[in-house]
Amino acid sequence: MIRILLVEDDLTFSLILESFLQKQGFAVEVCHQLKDAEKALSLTKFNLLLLDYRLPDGTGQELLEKVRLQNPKLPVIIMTSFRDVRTAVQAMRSGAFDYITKPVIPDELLLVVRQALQKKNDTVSEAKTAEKPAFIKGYSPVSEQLHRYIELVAPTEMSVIIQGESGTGKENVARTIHALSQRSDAPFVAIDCGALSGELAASELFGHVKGAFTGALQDKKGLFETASGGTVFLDEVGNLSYEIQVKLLRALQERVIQPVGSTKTINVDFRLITATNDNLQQSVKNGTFREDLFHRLNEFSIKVPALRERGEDLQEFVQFFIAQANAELDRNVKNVSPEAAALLLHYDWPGNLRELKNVIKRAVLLSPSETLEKTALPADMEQELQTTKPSGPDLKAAQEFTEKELINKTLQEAKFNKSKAARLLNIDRKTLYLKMQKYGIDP
Ligand SMILES: Nc1ncnc2c1ncn2[C@@H]1O[C@H](COP(=O)(O)OP(=O)(O)OP(=O)(O)O)[C@@H](O)[C@H]1O
Repeated sequence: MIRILLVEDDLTFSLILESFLQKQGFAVEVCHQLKDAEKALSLTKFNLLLLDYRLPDGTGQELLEKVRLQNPKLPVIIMTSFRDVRTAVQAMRSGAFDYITKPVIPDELLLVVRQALQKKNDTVSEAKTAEKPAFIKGYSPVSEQLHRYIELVAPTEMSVIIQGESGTGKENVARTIHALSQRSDAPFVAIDCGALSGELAASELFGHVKGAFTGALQDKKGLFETASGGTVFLDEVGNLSYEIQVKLLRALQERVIQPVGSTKTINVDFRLITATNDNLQQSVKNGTFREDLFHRLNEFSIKVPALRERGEDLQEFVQFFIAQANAELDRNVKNVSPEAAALLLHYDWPGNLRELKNVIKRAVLLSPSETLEKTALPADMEQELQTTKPSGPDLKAAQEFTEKELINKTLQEAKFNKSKAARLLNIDRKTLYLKMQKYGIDP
């Protein structure tokens, strides 16, 4: 039976969740404080941790950090209020699997829980192999520049460092580079260095031999060997310890690795892509990141723009995530109401694409009709908007967003008869075609 540890200080809410999860067939243990949760974790083997962010004796982040050291494979879902999304995003960097915003919708929770249980091995041990990434490019100037750089560097053997805020799509960029490279037939293996503690990191990256440490019951291949001929992607590379940095530098310079506990070296063939949302140059200055390694990693650097800098792309991402959520949740959302669209457009998306994807998924889940209404968006979003600086898309982008929505809607009404749609929109056919081309609307 699958065991879930639920850490939540709100008694009523924890009771509701407990009984809901039990009805779904999970065994649930509930703790209301961090210290009790730590104890429970030391006594019982759980399959999933469902963790409230704010607790009476500390934050979920503190527990998360301990879990990462003691039980790095345990998937963790953070439950947070919408206002704490920024912190939840921070938590993702410490290796939480996902976050879910309160008030928790049972169906959404179930979905995230099932996904977390499915993917639980991905972060550390099981190397992720290349799946064809489902993604869109965007047509804002920053996106076009991003894709120019990707296409430029992909066919080379250069090490690439990808910088960008959390959730901007850095891993997606890494996968795209791999897919466009000459190594595309070989594996793409990714690891989140934020989820690796000292000893585990060496063994995951470079492998170990039987008996190298307690629990090393057999030889294990590291990531660099698994990638053989392919691409290694190290996410959150700034988190690697100094000792691992030395080993990584050697792997890059000499193309050899030494598994933990072995006296032999092994030749390896890989291309390295790394990602960070830290300022690594600052870490070099502070002495926590080796300068020689930084230069090796930084043969080419790519900055992935924050969602709020991608202006007109937002509309495209919204449509894409709606289509994804429709397929996943068996819904049929086709349009976004103008009020909901305006809110989506003006919010500044601190958690970037990941946050947008989550908000859309939840909204689609809550939308029984074909239109996604404002009421399906998090209630705090509007309030949050008033308190955050509107550094987001400009007026032109706002107008374009509405224009594209209107064209899409009218085309649907006119059953894709362009002459009729143009008449309804009070523009000529040629202008309609040009606008459809501009917004990437299929003719
Ligand atoms: N171009 C894209 N089109 C569609 N979806 C995307 C795109 N880029 C990223 N995503 C989606 O957004 C989410 C976040 O992307 P990803 O994990 O690549 O971000 P990240 O920057 O690597 O995150 P982190 O900083 O936490 O490591 C994922 O669910 C991913 O599928």
